[in-house]
Amino acid sequence: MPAECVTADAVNFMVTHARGQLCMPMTSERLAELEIPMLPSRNTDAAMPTAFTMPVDYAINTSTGISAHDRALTVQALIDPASSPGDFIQPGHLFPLRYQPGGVLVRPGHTEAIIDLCRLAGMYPAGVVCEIMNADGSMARMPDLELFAAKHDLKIFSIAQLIAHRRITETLITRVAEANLPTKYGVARIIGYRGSIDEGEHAALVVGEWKNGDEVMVRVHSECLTGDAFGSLKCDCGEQLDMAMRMIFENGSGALVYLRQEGRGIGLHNKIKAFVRSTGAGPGHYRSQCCAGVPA
Ligand SMILES: O=C(CO)[C@H](O)[C@H](O)COP(=O)(O)O
Repeated sequence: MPAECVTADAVNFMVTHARGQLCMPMTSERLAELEIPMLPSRNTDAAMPTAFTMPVDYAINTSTGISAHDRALTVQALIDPASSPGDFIQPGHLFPLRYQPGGVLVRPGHTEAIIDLCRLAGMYPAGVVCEIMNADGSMARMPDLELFAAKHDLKIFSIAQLIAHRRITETLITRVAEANLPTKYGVARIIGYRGSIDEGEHAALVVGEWKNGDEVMVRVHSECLTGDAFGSLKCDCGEQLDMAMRMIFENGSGALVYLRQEGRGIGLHNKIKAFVRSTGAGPGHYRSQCCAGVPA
């Protein structure tokens, strides 16, 4: 639920019917303003740990901090621009969670989903989330959730749907610069793009022209410094890049999209570390990196 809609009745509904842990995703900027620190973490799921902060209670006109009235006041105060760090008791009973900039496109978690939804709705970027438990204490899964939603007149959607919506409706790159680029195959147009999520400097080489509806020859190439520039025999990236450019120029039109995500996103240094673990030459460096446990 968007934080700006939270009332004591809404908190009471969540703790009575959903019965999970009430948490409040917030931006890191707001957490910093209110001087709410992160909790230390240990033995968490390394791939996607929840970003728990110190739980807080609003200190004014509250008592235990746990009643629906008190927790609703805490939520409201956390988004009130007039609140200051001294207005909150640490530790308290409501867990703020820290949002990852870029939202579900960077981290597909509940924390990011609620704030992305608030932003899409033009609301303050903070919300309240609560897991749903069945009456017997087990966690509710989709068949249970469908019954729950029907009973309480709620809508269900998935984070995958939210990701798909954002990918369709948002422009995730900005065109920054372009020029003609003479290459050994001919003259292409090089266009530089800035990624709005990763801030990366990506590029496209464009040859010839086309119109809407035409089939266009396209190569999407992931940056590989070792293969593209140094002629590494650990992979065939350089050969693929070369072949793609030759084919596009022979075709007379097409585009090569060059993504600055070295080693499919693991970075140059991790790739070099993976080279130590993998032996010999030849393609398959991706498999050797992934199997070596390098985060990709
Ligand atoms: O532990 C939690 C709060 O009790 C949940 O994981 C919470 O919903 C945060 O989710 P995510 O890690 O997917 O952002």
